[in-house]
Amino acid sequence: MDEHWCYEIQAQEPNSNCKGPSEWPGDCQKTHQSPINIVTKEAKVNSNLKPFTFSGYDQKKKWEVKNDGHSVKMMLGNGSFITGGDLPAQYQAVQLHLHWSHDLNKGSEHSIDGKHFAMEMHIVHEKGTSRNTAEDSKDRNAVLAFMIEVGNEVNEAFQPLVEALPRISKPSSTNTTMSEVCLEDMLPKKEKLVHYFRYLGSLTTPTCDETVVWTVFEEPIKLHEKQFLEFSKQLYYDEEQKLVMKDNVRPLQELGDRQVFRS
Ligand SMILES: Nc1nc(-c2ccc(Cl)c(S(N)(=O)=O)c2)cs1
Ligand SMILES: [Zn+2]
Repeated sequence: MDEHWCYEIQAQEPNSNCKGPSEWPGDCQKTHQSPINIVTKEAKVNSNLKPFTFSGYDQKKKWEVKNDGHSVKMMLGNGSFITGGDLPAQYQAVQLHLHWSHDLNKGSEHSIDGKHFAMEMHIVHEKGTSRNTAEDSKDRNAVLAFMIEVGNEVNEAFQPLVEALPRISKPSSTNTTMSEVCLEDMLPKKEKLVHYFRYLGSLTTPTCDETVVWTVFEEPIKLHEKQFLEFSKQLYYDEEQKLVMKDNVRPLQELGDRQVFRS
């Protein structure tokens, strides 16, 4: 059967029969890929990059969360959506997931002036109000990317997710429900969300469709070290729990002929 895609750390496992990043299928070998290193002084100020309007992000809900073998993923249904941010339409929030390492400086997928962060959180949105799956345009998806740093304060808004991790340690674990939390509380303060970078790229997982309008916020989220360590302690890539889930980070891709903008 065709080998499934995996991250480098998994491909290096003895007799792993999965495809690492250099062998990822689909559009993964094309030239408008993600993630990238953002060189802040080369980012062009674009005054159309207005603040976002977050709708439904303030609803306290018991989100369903799963280990999908690549990350931990909160399913957002379609009660939340964003407008503004120079997006051409309203985008429905679909899922939230994270990327991380064990090292504080190599867990983010994007880097800013060469700096990687401990984790990176992605909120994946789809254009429009219905699931117009037919569309394959360059801006079918909008991902909001947040860098995560480790600090010495517990981030209470992340406790429901951290406390759910032991219940979904294996990819086959049944989905679990988190205790109540609202997305808004998991993000940096709204007034900090006016500063962000913008470029056109791809999904950072196969099939790497080049359909994503990326927004990388400057203001990082802060988690306590204990919270951060839970991700690479509680979650596994595999059923046998041989390989803890960490370094689920795609290598940096070439910017090529693209321009990065900033608000
Ligand atoms: N764990 C998994 N993540 C995805 C996924 C789907 C859509 C997107 Cl846009 C992304 S990403 N990393 O580019 O935000 C990831 C599939 S499976
Ligand atoms: Zn992601």
